[in-house]
Amino acid sequence: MASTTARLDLDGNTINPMTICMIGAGGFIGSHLCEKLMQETPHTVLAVDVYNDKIKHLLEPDSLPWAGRIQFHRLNIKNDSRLEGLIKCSDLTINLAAICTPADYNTRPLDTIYSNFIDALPVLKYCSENNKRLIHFSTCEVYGKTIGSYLPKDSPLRQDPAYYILKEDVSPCIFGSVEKQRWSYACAKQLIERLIYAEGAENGLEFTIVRPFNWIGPRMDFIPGIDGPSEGVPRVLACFSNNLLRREPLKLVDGGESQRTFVYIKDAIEAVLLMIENPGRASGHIFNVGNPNNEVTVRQLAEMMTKVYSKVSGEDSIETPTIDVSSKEFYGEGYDDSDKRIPDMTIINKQLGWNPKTSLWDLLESTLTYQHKTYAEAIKQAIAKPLAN
Ligand SMILES: NC(=O)c1ccc[n+]([C@@H]2O[C@H](COP(=O)([O-])OP(=O)(O)OC[C@H]3O[C@@H](n4cnc5c(N)ncnc54)[C@H](O)[C@@H]3O)[C@@H](O)[C@H]2O)c1
Ligand SMILES: O=c1ccn([C@@H]2O[C@H](COP(=O)(O)OP(=O)(O)O[C@H]3OC[C@](O)(CO)[C@H]3O)[C@@H](O)[C@H]2O)c(=O)[nH]1
Repeated sequence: MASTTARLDLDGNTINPMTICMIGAGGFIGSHLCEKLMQETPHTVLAVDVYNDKIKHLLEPDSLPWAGRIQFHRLNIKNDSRLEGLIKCSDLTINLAAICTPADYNTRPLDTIYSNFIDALPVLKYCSENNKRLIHFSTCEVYGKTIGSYLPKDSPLRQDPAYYILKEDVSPCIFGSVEKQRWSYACAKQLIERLIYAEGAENGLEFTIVRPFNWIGPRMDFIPGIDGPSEGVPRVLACFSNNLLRREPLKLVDGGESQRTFVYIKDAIEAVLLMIENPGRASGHIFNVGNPNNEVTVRQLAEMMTKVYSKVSGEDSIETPTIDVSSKEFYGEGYDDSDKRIPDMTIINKQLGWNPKTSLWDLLESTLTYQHKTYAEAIKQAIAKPLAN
């Protein structure tokens, strides 16, 4: 429950309760942010989304300690005139709404570009016109590929951090050709970042841009055939969880050689709360939010998840735990990939003093415990059903 003692910001000033219009509040990050704001702060959330399944536990029953501080508004920001009113009556808008699953970028590029660029335009306009603060969720994917990936495989420069560490104010954005529609998302996110930055520079918009680096944890995406479409392809955590739950080999795209750094959602949410409550330190900045210490190849991630799942479920792993698939087979034409993503943490450290805490093993242990508890029984029943029929 929110404490009754005054909350202080990083400079020792009292934090006054605020009203936050959170767009995309019903998604993975939104659900954790709503939970944090309800449990630990006195702020009010106007939660906007087309779905609310992931925040149902915060909305009902009326006897919850934070009842009255969270209101759900079911609306599609593409075409709903209520949006401006909600932004106007809030102190801060946080925009999380997006299509952000790689399987969509090359197969639904129009929806992807509309969702990540066009649909964000009214949010930006209303914030700018009404002098409202905006925290906008972009992505680490705006960096695209590393400079090092264009060097010869045996070049010693590939080992030099200058060629792969991703810095907000220095690194270029390197995308593949237009035919590689994978980059439709990154490109749309980059353009909305540039527009927000320009609104700040020319019209004084108070903004913060967040670039999440693979935040993972409970409630991420869906398990195909259980709480999402059977043919749907979620992000890697849910793909691998689904394979483990069904006792199928984990599919390694193009050999699983790409590298990622994974951060625990609960660590990352701490960073967002610091941004919310320290506007003087967060405004005008673009922040990488990730865990540079949790780097693995996708193959290593698959191996670690297999071990952790075996531990938390008490089941032995299957004989062939992984199989290789081509990206064309898995994602279709036009897929491409980021080779390596290590965030530079200088800016977020200096401005907000934030550091991630949770190791990859520990975050997988708590996340896979959740996946097992939430889905194992439903998967068992789904597998048994066709046999019973
Ligand atoms: N999770 C990560 O690691 C990660 C990494 C990089 C960037 N991001 C960015 O963070 C944001 C949130 O990501 P997430 O992982 O929570 O994704 P998510 O898909 O779980 O959440 C997005 C939410 O936005 C809602 N939404 C989409 N379009 C909408 C519309 N037109 N009107 C109303 N609601 C709409 C969806 O229903 C969904 O609940 C996205 O902008 C994403 O690009 C996330
Ligand atoms: O079954 C699978 C699924 C995926 N892969 C490979 O894993 C890598 C990571 O994939 P994923 O988490 O789905 O997505 P990305 O990291 O590539 O992109 C996301 O990063 C941030 C965000 O902006 C929002 O979350 C999004 O774009 C990748 O190499 C896949 O090919 C696999 O091998 N097997």
